[in-house]
Amino acid sequence: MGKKDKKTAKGRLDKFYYLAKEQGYRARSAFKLIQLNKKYNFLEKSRCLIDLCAAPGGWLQVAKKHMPVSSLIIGVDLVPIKPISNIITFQEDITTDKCRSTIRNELKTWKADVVLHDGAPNVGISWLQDAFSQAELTLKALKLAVEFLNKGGTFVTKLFRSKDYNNLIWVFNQLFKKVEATKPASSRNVSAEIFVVCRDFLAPKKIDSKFLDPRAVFKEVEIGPVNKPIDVLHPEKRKRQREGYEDGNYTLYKEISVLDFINSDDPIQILGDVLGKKEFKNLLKWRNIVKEKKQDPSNENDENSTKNNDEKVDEDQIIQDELDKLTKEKQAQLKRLRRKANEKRQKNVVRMQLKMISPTDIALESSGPDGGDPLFDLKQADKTGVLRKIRKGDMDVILEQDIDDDDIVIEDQKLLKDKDEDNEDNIDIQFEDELDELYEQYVERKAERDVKYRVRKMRKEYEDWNGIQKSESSDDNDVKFVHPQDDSSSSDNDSELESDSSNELKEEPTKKKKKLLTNISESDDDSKVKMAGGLSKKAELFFDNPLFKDSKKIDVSDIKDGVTKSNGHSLKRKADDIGEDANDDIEIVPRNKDSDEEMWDANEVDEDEKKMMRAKEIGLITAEAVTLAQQLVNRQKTKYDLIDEGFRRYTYNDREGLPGWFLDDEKQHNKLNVPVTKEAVQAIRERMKALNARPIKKIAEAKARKKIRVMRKLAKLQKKTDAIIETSDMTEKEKANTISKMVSKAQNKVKKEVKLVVAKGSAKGNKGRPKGVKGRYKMVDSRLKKDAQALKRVNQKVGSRKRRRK
Ligand SMILES: C[S@@+](CC[C@H](N)C(=O)[O-])C[C@H]1O[C@@H](n2cnc3c(N)ncnc32)[C@H](O)[C@@H]1O
Repeated sequence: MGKKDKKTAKGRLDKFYYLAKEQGYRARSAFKLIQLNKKYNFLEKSRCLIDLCAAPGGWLQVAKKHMPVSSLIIGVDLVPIKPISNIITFQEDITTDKCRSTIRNELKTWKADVVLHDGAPNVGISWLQDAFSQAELTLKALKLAVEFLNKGGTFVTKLFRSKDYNNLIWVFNQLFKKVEATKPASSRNVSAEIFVVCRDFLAPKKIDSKFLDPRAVFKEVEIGPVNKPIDVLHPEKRKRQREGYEDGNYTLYKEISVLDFINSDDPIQILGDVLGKKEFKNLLKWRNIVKEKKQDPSNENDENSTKNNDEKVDEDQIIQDELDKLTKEKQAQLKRLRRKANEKRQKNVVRMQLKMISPTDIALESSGPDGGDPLFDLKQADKTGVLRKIRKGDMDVILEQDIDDDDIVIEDQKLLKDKDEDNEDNIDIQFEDELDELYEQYVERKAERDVKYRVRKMRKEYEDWNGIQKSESSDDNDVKFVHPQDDSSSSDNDSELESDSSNELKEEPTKKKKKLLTNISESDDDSKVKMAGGLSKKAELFFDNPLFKDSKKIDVSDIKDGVTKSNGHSLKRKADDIGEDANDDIEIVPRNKDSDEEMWDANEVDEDEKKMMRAKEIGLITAEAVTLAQQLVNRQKTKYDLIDEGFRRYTYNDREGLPGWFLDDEKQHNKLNVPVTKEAVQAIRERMKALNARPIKKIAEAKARKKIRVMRKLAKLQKKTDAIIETSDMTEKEKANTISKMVSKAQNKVKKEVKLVVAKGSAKGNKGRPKGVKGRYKMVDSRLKKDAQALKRVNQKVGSRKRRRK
């Protein structure tokens, strides 16, 4: 298997892989033991543990973490285990005597409280072979467990579901009081592994050697179920990859002669062996047809011949009755399961509404009692596309999913489904409705919390509204503005239009297409403007304003928009129609574009992103932010907690229309008190200190350096001047001149010399510092250097001539 394949196969890098990495476990399997221990609590009360097949050491790490300090933990594996402090590990095959004696030596007088076994033999030859080796290895582990366990001790082992499974469970039951098989959530669904936790070791004085002898234990498998009648309708269908084909039979096609069937003592067994689901159904259908024909009077003649077959029919009848009984039982069981699942879901919804749990908790918590898949996992369903299919009404996916996910579910569910489709449909529709309802509730709740979502929704509504306006304006015929005393034809048109519009509204209520026409005569009477097109109450209240009181018939869409120009046909035309009086009554308020934009500020949506970018650029700058970040990282809080906490009395502080002085006051005193931790404050302080200290330190250092330089210079000067003063060779005047010269020279800044470096050959294009050049330098070409030297020479000559003339 290529590297790439391996990574993606079985979704290897799942959440437990990353969790293991994050929490420092050597293997994701560590979570299996964590989950088993969470359920059965055996590690905390143990003082001595043996882990058989322990490499790379994930289970050992978990054991060390959960067992009391200074417990004795021993790990053994075929491959070396990287040392873990305070844990004894060694490399050995657990099936050997050497391993046994090594464990004995390590334990000395102790006995183990827990023996773990997560062994997986080198798999890959064939599934059946693998499963058998695994079962055999388990038996060997059990042998060691029996030898080293204390009375009342616990043995945890991994098993594959195979035909040997039941035999092993039987053996466990002989040696332990409680035996439970479970599949932790971290165990992949695609894996056939299952974990058996055997508690309360009975420690019998004498153990029948057959219990631990693979030949004796696994031999019984073949003898066991032979006499058990096969449930033909619900055959225990095995998944191909899990258990492989039956021994010696590698095809799906089976044939048996009618004679064999007739002569057989156990016809049901034969049917179960030979027939598949489809064939069995066909056979039953055929039987029904034959039966109907038999009841048909036209076939009375055949009665005699049928009588001869009475015996056979009786037998069929028995089978049919039995099948019906089984079907009913199964159906009832299925219903019970669904009811339970529904009840659980309802409970979760209530708990979620009470904020007792978050959706994540439900997803984690609703892992079945055996640690199986969550029963109601919208996220998962959404990811896999199942939810989409369910929404479309395809309930098959639920059953398919169940069958796929739950390894223990046998495929007869599908057969049941085929047979009782009508009953199933009812249940499915109910189930679908419930799912829809739950999902809507979920979306609704999510939407309520999500401010961004609301802003987007409102914006969309606003755009929809604008869209309608535009489409109406583009269609001149849609806009009518009519005087009450209009001629009959026009009023006819009106009524036609109104009825049209109402029809349209009835037909397309969701399109919100509004022919917002108002009968002014009505408004005259009632002093009210009535809106067609189902305006919201808010809008109705708005249009109840006396402003619209005396208007005759008003196109509300135009009023809302305040449009004078864009709907060229609208107000001017309406004014003409209504006449001067009506025109006077309408005050046209131009639309304030800015205010609209302010209301639906698109940037508002990106505000969070901006903050995120800022946080990324300069880090978290408030103690509150650092506290939250720490809590998130330490898992003291979840994302959902933060969202929940966002809903408080400060959430919807509407500032609109409040006086300025009040807002100022609020700004100063009405502040949300977000709790901060000491550590967060400390972290922020440290950062500020570091920020402050950086430039100051540099400057201080530079200043200090300068000061030292000056002091040195002064000290030198002092020495020189002292020497000059003490000399007797100079006059007082000469001494003073020399000292003042020295001081002025010391004060003059020393010009740093810039060295000219001639770029030659390969160095011409070289931009870096040339070799062997220290201090300031300037790259020049040879010409420039020669010119500079020539200039220097000329200056020197001129200078010397002048001096001579003087
Ligand atoms: C799934 S790993 C165990 C993982 C372990 N529980 C952990 O958490 O790190 C299975 C181990 O069984 C070991 N194994 C298989 N057959 C064995 C044998 N006969 N004796 C000892 N170890 C064996 C393999 O070497 C392998 O390391």
